Amino acid sequence: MSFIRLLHYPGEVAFSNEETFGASAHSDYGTITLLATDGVRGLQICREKDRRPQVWEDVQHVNGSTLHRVIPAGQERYSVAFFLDPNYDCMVECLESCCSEESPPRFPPIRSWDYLQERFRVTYSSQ
Ligand SMILES: O=C(O)CCC(=O)C(=O)O
Ligand SMILES: [Fe+2]
Repeated sequence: MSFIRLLHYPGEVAFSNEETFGASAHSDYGTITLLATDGVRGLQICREKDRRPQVWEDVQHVNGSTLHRVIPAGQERYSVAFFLDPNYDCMVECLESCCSEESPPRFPPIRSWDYLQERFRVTYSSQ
């Protein structure tokens, strides 16, 4: 399953508090993400997600699936994100050969679409 998200972040944002984001902190959910932007700043990454306080850096480009967010840049911003994910009805679960009684799976099996819906809810609900 793949999809493209066309994103537009308005330039004028009413800052009610520091928790105002274009997209709140998340790491992408699928296998590959390709992102094209218009060059306007806003995308930030956090290299050490468990560190407190979290340190956020503006980025040009980083490999891998990294915790990131989009902050209001004070100007309009557009981006296009391509996501490649497992098919919606695919059960995503730990391979038998990768777990045992001593080393059980870290996460229970989940249908790909259920996982995506939950991640969308968390990422886009706190704007
Ligand atoms: O707009 C961006 O630069 C990033 C968007 C993003 O992180 C996402 O859609 O998952
Ligand atoms: Fe993302």
